[in-house]
Amino acid sequence: MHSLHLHIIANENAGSGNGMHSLQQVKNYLIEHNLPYTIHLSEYAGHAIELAQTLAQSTLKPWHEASDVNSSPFPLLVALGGDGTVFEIQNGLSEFPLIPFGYIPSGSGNDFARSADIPREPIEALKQLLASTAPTSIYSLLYQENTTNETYLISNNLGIGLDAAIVAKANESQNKTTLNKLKLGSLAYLFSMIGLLFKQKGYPLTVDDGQQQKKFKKAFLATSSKHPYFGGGVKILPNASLYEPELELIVVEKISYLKIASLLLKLTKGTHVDSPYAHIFRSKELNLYTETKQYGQMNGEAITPRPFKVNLTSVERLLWK
Ligand SMILES: Nc1ncnc2c1ncn2[C@@H]1O[C@H](COP(=O)(O)OP(=O)(O)OP(=O)(O)O)[C@@H](O)[C@H]1O
Repeated sequence: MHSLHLHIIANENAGSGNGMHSLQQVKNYLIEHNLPYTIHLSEYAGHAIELAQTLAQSTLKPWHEASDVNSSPFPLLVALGGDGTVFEIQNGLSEFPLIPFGYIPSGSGNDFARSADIPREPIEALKQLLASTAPTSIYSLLYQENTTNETYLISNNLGIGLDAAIVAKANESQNKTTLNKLKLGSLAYLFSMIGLLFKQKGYPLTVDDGQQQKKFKKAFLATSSKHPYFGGGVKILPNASLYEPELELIVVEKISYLKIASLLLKLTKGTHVDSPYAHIFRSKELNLYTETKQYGQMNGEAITPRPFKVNLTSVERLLWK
């Protein structure tokens, strides 16, 4: 079994300050067990991308270069924070697909942890990570925006339409901080959703899976993911899996408020996938085109409204869990 040297990139602000508490717990455990570690604090939005990239260029190693049992410990990158921190770490490692990363969840939604079967209690996640002997292959969503030539690795989901408008509003909302303190973070989405349900208009959307094209005159929500969870534990794509290369997309058309209410009720039971108003696509590649400017969200962060010309594929990465 290899020994590890943990390089922890931590967002102390994650989960409205939960990150700081988790980091302290993790440090206490590592000191108590005499395990080597280095802390790299994320000091501003986007910093974890730079930290991961710099570490990949200087210190980290691809797993296949791990040397024998008795030599120096394997330098393992570990993200400590919320889903946004996982996103930044993955994008920092975008040019280094063979370097594994671990994760200690400390955010509010923690959807990536749910999907990867990582305990949401930090010390439990740390213990699981320390007990692991090799990385696991996962597939992440590769998002290429053809209008702007931008490319991102998305650890959670990409959305156009209602969910994106909700994210934009929930991120602005003061409610989120207050609700997070009460451990009700996902309610921020619900509160915002109620108002926005009435405001969001249907928009023309074309989905192309490389084999056939489907056109929606009035799409309302289009969300793509490599795993089931959304908005803090809502199983929006129950059959999506991090361990399979296929990605999934759900498109909901603009329907009456009564039908939306019934669809939302079904969502809580997971039976929305059988509704004629929810269209689920599963493919190794998906292209989405909107003719009009729409809100977008990438991993819970708002994308400036634009007409989208999106290519989605999945890429293999190594998760240490
Ligand atoms: N020191 C910092 N100060 C302010 N923002 C930061 C800092 N470090 C990271 N960030 C930004 O905070 C965003 C949110 O962080 P993160 O996802 O870790 O926590 P969260 O939002 O509470 O959790 P979740 O995404 O699970 O709800 C990240 O996308 C990152 O860009």
